[in-house]
Formats: sequence, structure tokens, C-alpha cells
Amino acid sequence: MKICFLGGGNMASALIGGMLAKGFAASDIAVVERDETSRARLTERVGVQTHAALDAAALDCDVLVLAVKPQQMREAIAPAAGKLTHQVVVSIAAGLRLGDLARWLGNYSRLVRCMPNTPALIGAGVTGLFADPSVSAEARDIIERILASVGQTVWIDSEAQMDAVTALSGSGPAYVFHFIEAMEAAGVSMGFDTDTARKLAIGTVLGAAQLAAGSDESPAVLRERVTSKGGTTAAALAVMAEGDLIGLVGRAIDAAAARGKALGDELGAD
Ligand SMILES: NC(=O)C1=CN([C@@H]2O[C@H](COP(=O)(O)OP(=O)(O)OC[C@H]3O[C@@H](n4cnc5c(N)ncnc54)[C@H](O)[C@@H]3O)[C@@H](O)[C@H]2O)C=CC1
Ligand SMILES: O=C(O)[C@@H]1CCC=N1
Repeated sequence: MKICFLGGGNMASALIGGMLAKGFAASDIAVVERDETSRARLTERVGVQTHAALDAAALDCDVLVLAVKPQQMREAIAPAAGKLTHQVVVSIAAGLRLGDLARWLGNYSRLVRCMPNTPALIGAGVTGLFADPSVSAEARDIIERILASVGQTVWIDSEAQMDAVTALSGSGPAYVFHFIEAMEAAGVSMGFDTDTARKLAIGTVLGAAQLAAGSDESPAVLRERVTSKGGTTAAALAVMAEGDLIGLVGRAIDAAAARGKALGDELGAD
């Protein structure tokens, strides 16, 4: 099975890195990348074949993964319009809807929309998937196998939910990194050097996430176990409640989902 990525940026690199680590052959993976420096990096460091354009050689694949920015998509896929025959086309772009992609591809509907995230690079991603009804069960299995090689997969029931997946898990790693930044900064302001503060912050997030992932208890119960009455954790959580952390995170994730929907509206309008 030959897999071709259109766009060899951050997310394509994360997916390819994860796939190679899980035993996919570099010779089965190609990347269409317009930037020469990125092409050289992909050939030399990652070992995959590269193409400068989405030409016949690039389209000689079974799965075409669309991994350019949403704003770049229409122009980037134009060369494939009317030239697709059997390929399953998988878009990882935020916001863009299957109906618009199908139209841009010359009414080609063997399309799957999915939303991975960057921990795919270390096999710890989580991906939401939605397929056009015309995509066969066999083709869905193939796409699921690719994404499952880089982490967990979740099929969703309606395409509209993809904006929520994007807001929660697609963008989610950035929220966690931001929280780590905040913890690190607090550590530095209390006198630690950056390395020590970072080690304490990352170790804590990693350990807590692993504990939550392996536990039958809810995150709320695990939080309560850390929180002694009248103790240090309670003092910190009171400040977080005063700042309405739960509401703030909810509003942030709502904003991400709204932005995904707006991107789909804006870019699909013409
Ligand atoms: N970065 C992330 O965490 C995630 C990103 N996504 C989606 O993945 C897509 C890609 O995002 P990133 O990898 O972050 O972007 P990026 O900007 O790092 O990568 C896009 C790549 O496509 C190339 N490109 C643009 N137009 C091209 C064309 N016409 N032909 C060939 N190559 C072209 C660019 O040179 C660039 O290397 C976006 O649609 C985004 O919504 C989805 C999940 C997570
Ligand atoms: O920020 C973005 O638009 C993309 C989609 C999910 C993660 N990065």
C-alpha cells in the first residue's frame, strides 16, 4: 500500500515519524512538498521519497493524505481534480468539510476526514475520524490502521462533531504545553533554574496523565486524593477556582471549535 502526503510540515512529519517507528516502510511513503529545504530534510533525515508537485507520479498511490494548511488546500489539491481513480483521500485539515473537498477534487467522494494530534510522533496520538458514506468498510479499515499506528482512534457519528474533536484533542496538546510553561515559570519564579523547573513540571504532567489513563477512578477522584483538607493543594485549587479555570478552559475550547466551524464556512463558501 502506497501512502502519499500532500504537505510535509509539522503534522505530516509527526504522522510519518510515528508510522515509521511502528514498522511502516519508508519506501511505501511519499511526500509532495513545495518547499525545497523541507524536501531535502524529508529525503535525508526521514528517508521518504519526495515530489515537488502533485503530479501523476505522486498520485500513483492508494491513500492520499491532505496535510497542508486549510487556507492552502484548494490550490494545493487542484492538480488532482478529475485525476483520482481509486485512491482514498484523507484530510487532516481543521475546519474543511468533506463536501467542499469533494467539489474541489472534481466530485470525488472517497474521502475521510480525520483530526490527529502531534503526540502521534511518539505513537501517543489520538485521532477522531469521519468517513463519507461512500467509503467502503475495507477502506475505512485501512485508514484506521494507519492512524492506529500512531495512537488511539475514535470514529465519530457526524461530521459536525469534527470541530469539537479539533478543539479538544487536535489543538489540545498546545493547552497542555501551555500549562507546562505556566508551571515551569512558577518554578523559576520560586528560585529553581529552568532545567529543574521544567523537569518537575513535565514529570508531574506525565505522571498524572499516566495515572489517570491507567486508573478506573475519574480525574476528579484522583484530584481529591491529592488534596488534603487545609493543605497545600487546596490552597492552589482555591486560587484556580477563583480564576474560574474550568470556565476559562471551556471558553477556550469553545473558541477553538467556533474557529474550526468558521474556517469551514469561510473557505468552503466559494
Ligand atoms: N499542527 C498540528 O498540531 C495539527 C495540524 N492539523 C492540520 O494539519 C494541516 C497541516 O498543518 P501543519 O503540519 O501544522 O502545517 P505546516 O505549515 O507545518 O505544513 C504544511 C506544509 O505544506 C506545504 N505546502 C503548502 N502548500 C503546498 C502545495 N501546494 N504543495 C505542496 N506542499 C505544500 C508547506 O510548505 C508546509 O511544509 C493543517 O490543515 C492543520 O489544520 C491537524 C491536527 C493537528
Ligand atoms: O491550530 C490549528 O488550526 C491546527 C488544527 C489542530 C491543531 N492545529
